[in-house]
Amino acid sequence: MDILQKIVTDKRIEVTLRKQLIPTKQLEQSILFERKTISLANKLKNSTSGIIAEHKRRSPSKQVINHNLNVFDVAKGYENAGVCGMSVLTDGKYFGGSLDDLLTARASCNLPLLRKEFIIDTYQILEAKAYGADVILLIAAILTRAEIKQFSEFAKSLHLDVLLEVHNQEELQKAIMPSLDMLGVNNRNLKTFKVSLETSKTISEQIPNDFVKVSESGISSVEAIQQLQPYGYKGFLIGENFMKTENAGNSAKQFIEELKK
Ligand SMILES: O=C(O)c1ccccc1NCC(=O)[C@H](O)[C@H](O)COP(=O)(O)O
Repeated sequence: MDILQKIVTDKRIEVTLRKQLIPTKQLEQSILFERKTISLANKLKNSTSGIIAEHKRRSPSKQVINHNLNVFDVAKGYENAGVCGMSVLTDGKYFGGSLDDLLTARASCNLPLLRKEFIIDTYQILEAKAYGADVILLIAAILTRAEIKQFSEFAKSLHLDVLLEVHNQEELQKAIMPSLDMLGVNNRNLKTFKVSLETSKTISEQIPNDFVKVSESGISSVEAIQQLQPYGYKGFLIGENFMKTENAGNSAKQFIEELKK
């Protein structure tokens, strides 16, 4: 069983329990459910740097990254740094995140927020909206085409942007459909955990121009972004490179300043 299969097996149990704990109606009645969302795709289209900075305490590939940072400060710091959006990992077991992290980030900044989660049920999309997200992630490797269609159309009906993540051309061909806003190519091979920017470069020309292209994982230098931009990438999802430092916001600020030179 690979890591995604393991995560999904646990996620199915978790979602079943969460549904019993907080009924759908209660999510729909939350104050944030009425909030006007901000489009990350639009922000990326109009940005020169395109940084989506992530809050990530730990991960299956790196174990502990940083448990000493506080989400409130990280979100404020990222906003002050001038990032386009923030990604908040909400999985607890593998990444040490939570929906409370999303709520805290929402309370501390006005950035478009991506709920970084392993979505396998529409219930999690309602949670994303109720806890202040603007964007959801769908992972092609764990969903059928019919599920991608159902989940992305549901998200759009709630005015959420959809970022669809692929690891290879087969997943891309399976997933392309008009209800997606952004197509993300993950540079991390989830079998070996090795990262290679070549993945983004190879797949880029198969991505139709109607979608905002995002390169994800393993981006740790300004040079990496300068290599990816000619392939049409407008968004760059960066987690560990900022989160491993003492002040993630300041690290993002320095990174963006260097990128703009
Ligand atoms: O990061 C992992 O080890 C990982 C393992 C299994 C599934 C997903 C995983 N990461 C999620 C992400 O997509 C990354 O957190 C995100 O792209 C940022 O990556 P990085 O800049 O390399 O921290």
